Amino acid sequence: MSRPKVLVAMKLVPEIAIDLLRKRFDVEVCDSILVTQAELMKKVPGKFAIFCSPANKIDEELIKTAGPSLKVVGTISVGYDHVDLSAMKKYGIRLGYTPDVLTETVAETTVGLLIATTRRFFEANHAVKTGGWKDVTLLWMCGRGIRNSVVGIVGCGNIGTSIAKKLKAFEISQLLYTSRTEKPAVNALGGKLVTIDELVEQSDFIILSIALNEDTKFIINKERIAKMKSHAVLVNIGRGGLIDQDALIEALQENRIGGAGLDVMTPEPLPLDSPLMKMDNVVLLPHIGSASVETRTEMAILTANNIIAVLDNTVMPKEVQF
Ligand SMILES: O=C(O)[C@H](O)CO
Repeated sequence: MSRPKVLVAMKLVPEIAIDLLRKRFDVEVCDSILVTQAELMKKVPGKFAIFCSPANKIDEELIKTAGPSLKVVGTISVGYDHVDLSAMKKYGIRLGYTPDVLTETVAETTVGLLIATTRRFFEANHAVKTGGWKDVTLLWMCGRGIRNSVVGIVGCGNIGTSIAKKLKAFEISQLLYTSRTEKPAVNALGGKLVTIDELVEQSDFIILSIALNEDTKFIINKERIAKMKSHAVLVNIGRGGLIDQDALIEALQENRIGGAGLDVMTPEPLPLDSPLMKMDNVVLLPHIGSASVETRTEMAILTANNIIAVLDNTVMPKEVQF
């Protein structure tokens, strides 16, 4: 009897997760990292499950192409803005994701990106490697410190709360946050719930750690960028779509804000001719928020177990309810 089929929409997934799947499924692993939508469309028919990432678009057309065998999508991410939930619901497909296991790693990346941006690490590193380290003045390569600053965290879920805890150790002067509800854990750190407009106006460092959806698309728009302090540094570890990127580029080009540290952008990968590529006050990372070996391995195992749970008709370890 033939076994149900899983499509793994990327290559080089940790073998431990592939082995888990192989015990129960026929597993087809794609042989590129950035699988095109056309390739995905070709491979999904007859599959029971798709193991995917935010680089893949799970829309109605893909779901229809997969056909009635498709029962579960397991995304190796906490974000699921790349999945059309109404189409999933319409065709009765369940969605697994990977919250919690990546919280600390993403928060670590955020703190690193914030420091690298405000203290100009990459600019300084480039100067050292290209002979720019000569005749330096006292204020050469100086940035702004985090101590005594106002930090604003947009979206205080698990990741935002962990970032707040870590930054507290830097002796910041004030912690602002936005959230649908008060967060006692963040309040206990001295955090203050404010509106997004208050946050962008008052913060020296603005950190986006919020999910992308209809309500949060372009939450950082031209008007809000105009309200930021002239030295404000914007850090985004959520999704590129949270920011009106053209407005950000304009503000950076005109030095209306201090800088930006972006782990996510639009599109991904960012084309080499993007103006962001040429800016000294911008640090760009290739969406590596959760990229520690331990965390990515845990995420892969969790994604496999989410998929297996559907085959077993048991509770999924981490299921998106919609
Ligand atoms: O959604 C996620 O999991 C983050 O973007 C990290 O990849």
